[in-house]
Amino acid sequence: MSGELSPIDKAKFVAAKRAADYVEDGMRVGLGTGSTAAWLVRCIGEMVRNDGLRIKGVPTSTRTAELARDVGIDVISLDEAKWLDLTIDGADEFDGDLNLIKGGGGALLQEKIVATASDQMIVIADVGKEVETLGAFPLPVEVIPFGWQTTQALVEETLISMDVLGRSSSLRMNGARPFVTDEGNHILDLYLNRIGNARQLSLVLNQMPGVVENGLFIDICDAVVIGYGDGRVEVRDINQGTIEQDRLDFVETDNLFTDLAD
Ligand SMILES: O=C(CO)[C@H](O)[C@H](O)COP(=O)(O)O
Repeated sequence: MSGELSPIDKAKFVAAKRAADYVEDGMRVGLGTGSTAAWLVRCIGEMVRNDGLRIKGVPTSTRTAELARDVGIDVISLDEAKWLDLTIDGADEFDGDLNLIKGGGGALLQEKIVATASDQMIVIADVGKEVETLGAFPLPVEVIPFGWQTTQALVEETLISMDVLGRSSSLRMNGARPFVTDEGNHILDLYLNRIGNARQLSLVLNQMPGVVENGLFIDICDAVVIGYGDGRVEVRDINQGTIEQDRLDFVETDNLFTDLAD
């Protein structure tokens, strides 16, 4: 990759680069999915190749598994790992309590299973992902293909009765066909605008027949590493609030970014 990096790419990169410092030798690490998580995987790959870091990586999607292997990370399944020291993943939104919306990349099911099976979950995100109240980003809900339209009708009806449905919901598409997750399911995107009680909504959605999982991550994230377009990073911890504000050396990181992206 050459030429000018967009501020958002720089923000994602510095968040990923800082979060890679949390990865220690011997750890079993959950590897997230998405463009920010892809930077993390590349940064960890660099540490494996250049510094001799030895970790086992548990990817949250086939895309991440492929990238992790490409950059030299030893990939194992969650069942082989059983429990993880740390998971680092991106998010579509995070709020002040570090609750999240995830699933923009369609990997929410594996992401939630992996994050929940970890001692610690760290989110990496550009500052644009921070919101006061979750819900502006359409909430992804993974549903089984059988009877998906009936499930959608049930979901919409329930949301209307709870007074949370904004516009409607739509089946996520991949060109002319429904998007299919790694687990062979479909995704409904719910347009809610503002989720008053995310915990309650998550529980209600997961009780519906046909719903496999939803993209609300409640009480799962321990810390967020927030990246800014000018190279600043902020680490916000669930218990202690902001614990670090720093600026990554952009001369160094710019080179690394360019090297990694090539
Ligand atoms: O939940 C996800 C994938 O299912 C991603 O973490 C989320 O969509 C953020 O992606 P990006 O880092 O590309 O903005």
